[in-house]
Amino acid sequence: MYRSEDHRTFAAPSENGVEGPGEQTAADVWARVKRRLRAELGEDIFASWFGRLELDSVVEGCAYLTVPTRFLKSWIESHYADRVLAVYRSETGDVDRVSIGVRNTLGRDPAAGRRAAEAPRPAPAASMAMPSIAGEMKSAATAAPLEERGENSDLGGAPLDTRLTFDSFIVGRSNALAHAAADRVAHAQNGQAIYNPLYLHAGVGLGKTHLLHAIGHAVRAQGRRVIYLTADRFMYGFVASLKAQTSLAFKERLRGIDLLIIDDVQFIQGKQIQQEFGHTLNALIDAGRQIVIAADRPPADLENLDERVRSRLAGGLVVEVSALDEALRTSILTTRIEALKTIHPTFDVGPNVIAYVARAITANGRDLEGAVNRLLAHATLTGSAITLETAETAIRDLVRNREPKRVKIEDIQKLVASRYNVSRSDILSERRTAAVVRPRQIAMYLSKVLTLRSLPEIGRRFGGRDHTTVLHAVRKIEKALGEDHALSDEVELLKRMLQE
Ligand SMILES: Nc1ncnc2c1ncn2[C@@H]1O[C@H](COP(=O)(O)OP(=O)(O)OP(=O)(O)O)[C@@H](O)[C@H]1O
Repeated sequence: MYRSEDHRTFAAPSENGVEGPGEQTAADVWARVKRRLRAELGEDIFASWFGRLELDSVVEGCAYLTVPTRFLKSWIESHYADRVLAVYRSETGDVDRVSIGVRNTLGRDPAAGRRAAEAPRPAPAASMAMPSIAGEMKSAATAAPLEERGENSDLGGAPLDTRLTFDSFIVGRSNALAHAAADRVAHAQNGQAIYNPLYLHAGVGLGKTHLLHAIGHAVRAQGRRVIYLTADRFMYGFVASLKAQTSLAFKERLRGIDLLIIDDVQFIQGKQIQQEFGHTLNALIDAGRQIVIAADRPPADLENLDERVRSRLAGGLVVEVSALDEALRTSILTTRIEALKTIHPTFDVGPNVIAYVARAITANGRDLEGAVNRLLAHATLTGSAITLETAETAIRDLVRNREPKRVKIEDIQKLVASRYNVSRSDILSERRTAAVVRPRQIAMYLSKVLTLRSLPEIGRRFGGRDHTTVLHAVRKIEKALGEDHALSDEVELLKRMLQE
């Protein structure tokens, strides 16, 4: 759950607190802030700490940022708060404070952002110390819904999200191996440990957590004991048990389970905790208990982790989930939209819009989900059908950092040819059949609007035609676009595909 009281605000000295609306949107500024942080801190640090930092809203000079875990929040607050604020202030006069909160990741509730914006704002606090471990344990336990507690929360385990199952996981080229390995581990004969540990790694939002939860559900359904922990919960659990001097230490209790799942293992910090983590791994593996780990990088790149732990992690099966390819993105979108249609029967998204979203949102599954939620919000609020144009507006803030690409005439000819099922040489030829003339004119039109080439130059590239022929084609298509919606959608889609 989003906890507004957890927000701590870092205020800048007031003389620079210039207010006032800027031309650019808050999302544009935020994209620039992230780019600068990445450039200043380097890819590694950025990915570890800022990859999942998101802008919720900017209200009255305060940028409300969110992260998925309390651990990340504490870490950024204690190590990077000043830096984030400084970069922000150098990019805009609209922000003079930054506040970091924990967003709801398990609930994946599209209304969370809005609730966050509506939540009462806390007063600025001076202290940036790490919250107390005891406090963390308490709130971690109270955060879990009652029915989800039990064995899991005794050990500080996190609940499994009921939506993240094998059934709802879509398999494609980029995740087939990870899926196959997860499936084998989850359905091993007699619960025998295989590939121990199974180590999945991938960039943000590519489905690691989804696979971990799917394994957890499947194993639990076989009546076996499963603990799912994020790295921060592992650390808090361990430290809390030390503090409380419980007779049965945390690691001893962990050893009584059948499957231990640890997510985001790159966040395991601290020498003693790492040692303990290593002991726990060894004890469980030696006892034949299955371990499944996920991280944002391969074991060899976990620089802060003890060498022996690293090699133990690398000693099972290490599988990467690579970026979601376009076909997979299309299937994920289609499946989500179909699922939503059962609840909202009027929600209709045409294949051209799905194709556009699948091309525009390349980053990760979470953004795909965000895009579908925005389309749904748009459809239900306006009651109108979703066109390419409305889709573009609805998902604009998710289409990140796209530098306009230089488009080549040759690429235009190839794409248009394949789209209309003719060959590129047909387009360059003298043939005048309708099946070739229209695509040729579209390709000329696109060459005019997407490149800086002159009409004579375009004519030369289209089989040595005169510039008046190109001009005629451009005018003809421009006129047709105003009259023919299907053509206008089609040309819009081609433009986007070329600029991708
Ligand atoms: N192959 C897939 N099929 C269905 N949904 C997917 C798939 N891959 C990712 N998703 C969805 O994308 C969203 C993000 O995935 P997930 O939370 O598993 O990412 P992650 O790799 O754990 O990222 P992070 O490192 O940020 O935690 C989830 O809603 C998930 O259900």
